[in-house]
Amino acid sequence: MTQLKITEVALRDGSHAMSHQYTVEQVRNITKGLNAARVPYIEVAHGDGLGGSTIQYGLSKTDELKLIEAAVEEADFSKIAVLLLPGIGTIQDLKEAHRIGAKMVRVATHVTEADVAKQHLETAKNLGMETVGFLMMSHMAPVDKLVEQAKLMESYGADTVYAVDSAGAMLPYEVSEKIKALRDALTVNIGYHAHNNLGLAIGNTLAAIEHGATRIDGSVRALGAGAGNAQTEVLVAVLEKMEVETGIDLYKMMDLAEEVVAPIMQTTQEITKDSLTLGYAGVYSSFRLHAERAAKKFNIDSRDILIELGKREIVGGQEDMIVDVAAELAQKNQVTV
Ligand SMILES: C[C@H](O)CC(=O)C(=O)O
Ligand SMILES: [Mn+2]
Repeated sequence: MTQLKITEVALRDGSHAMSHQYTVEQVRNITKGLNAARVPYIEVAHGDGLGGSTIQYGLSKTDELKLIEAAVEEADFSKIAVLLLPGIGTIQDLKEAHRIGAKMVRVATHVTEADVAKQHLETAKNLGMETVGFLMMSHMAPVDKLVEQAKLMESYGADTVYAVDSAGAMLPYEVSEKIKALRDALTVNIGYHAHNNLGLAIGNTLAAIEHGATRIDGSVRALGAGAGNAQTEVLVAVLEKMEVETGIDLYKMMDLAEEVVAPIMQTTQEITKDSLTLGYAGVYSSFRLHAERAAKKFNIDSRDILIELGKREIVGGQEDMIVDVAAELAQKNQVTV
């Protein structure tokens, strides 16, 4: 069996949960711990990838290139990865990240829009980087559509194609079906990225592994958007019990989670009513904090905003719609009072 490789995403997906306020010192400390635990890949960037620091997505406290540089300096075993969403990050951003030491890029698109990744994947390949096609909101596409889009990613040079459960909305049978179809149709590695909004991140990840995924994402202490991702140290422990080799030192991961990551988290990671609603309604996990802020501003229930966003099938890149929907709901409430 191909060795399972875990990518740690707390320094990128966790950026959403940290309101993009990571400091160089925090990134250094977390990278040091992950590197010591021998995590193969560590993703570092703004939550919405390279170039994500904007009013629309949330301004970063620290220039992400400084964070990536710091991670590269601390990691002599782990490879540093970056995320790039075409339209947010540019080819120039990709070249800069490569220049300062990023070894892998994950080019992320909505699950039906793989074609926009072509140029970025080809450029990364020419730079000698490892490449991943990252199909977000995979719960929204039927199996045949997902396979079609994954094949496009493969044809552009992706070494791995991920089914990304951005909303934490997928059920185990759905993960099994989709990963199996991808495994049957593609020759490259298959990956899976979970969010724990329905409490299924570890279970779904195990289903993905059972059906052929060999690249898996986790976030230490579940520091990711919404209710977080598959919690890395938990996943490592479960896989050890199943005698699946990850190469990661369990005690070092546990210590890192407890001593370094937990103390800097803005809130304890748990499945709150809003993160549960994300999974229930099929909404992008990074919308949670945006919806909570809009709910406060318009004095409405954040769950109503999230349910409406789900109904309208609003996807990443349409963050401006969150405030629009909140304003509409507030106006409707006033009319009916
Ligand atoms: C830009 C998103 O946060 C990428 C991701 O982690 C997901 O879709 O999930
Ligand atoms: Mn995510």
